[in-house]
Amino acid sequence: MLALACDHGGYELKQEIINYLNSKNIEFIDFGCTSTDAVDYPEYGKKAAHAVASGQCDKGIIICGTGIGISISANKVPGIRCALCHDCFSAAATREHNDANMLALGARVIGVGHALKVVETFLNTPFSNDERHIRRIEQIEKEF
Ligand SMILES: O=C(CO)[C@H](O)[C@H](O)[C@H](O)COP(=O)(O)O
Repeated sequence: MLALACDHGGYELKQEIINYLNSKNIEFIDFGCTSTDAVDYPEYGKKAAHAVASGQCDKGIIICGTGIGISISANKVPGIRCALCHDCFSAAATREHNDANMLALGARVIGVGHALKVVETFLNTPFSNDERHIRRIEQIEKEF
């Protein structure tokens, strides 16, 4: 189960992602927002992040204008590793190396066709399970 969320800047791209997910029979929960009316991205990013952190959803995709504000918000939730990616190389690397559990996109930065390729790459790339990556992910959660 996938968690989706956006602010007003990401609403239209989220609808395109919903069409893509439906075409692939991928289940999702949409945590809003529900229109292009202005809202505040932290509420929506954190709602999706809590759904992932609690185990209600396996992964999340969140969208704002740049992807920056909503990813910063999601990464405040313990257990979340949200990666802002606007290319397929980064989307694959963050799954393989960081086991990222959320993807952030900036709808004002990237076109729809490219964004859907990034989504596809993120969803279809497994974590490497490599020892060095596991060690580093454990260090992300630790206080130094
Ligand atoms: O958080 C952001 C900037 O990093 C997002 O792009 C927001 O969508 C943006 O700030 C919203 O801006 P607006 O002027 O209120 O539409």
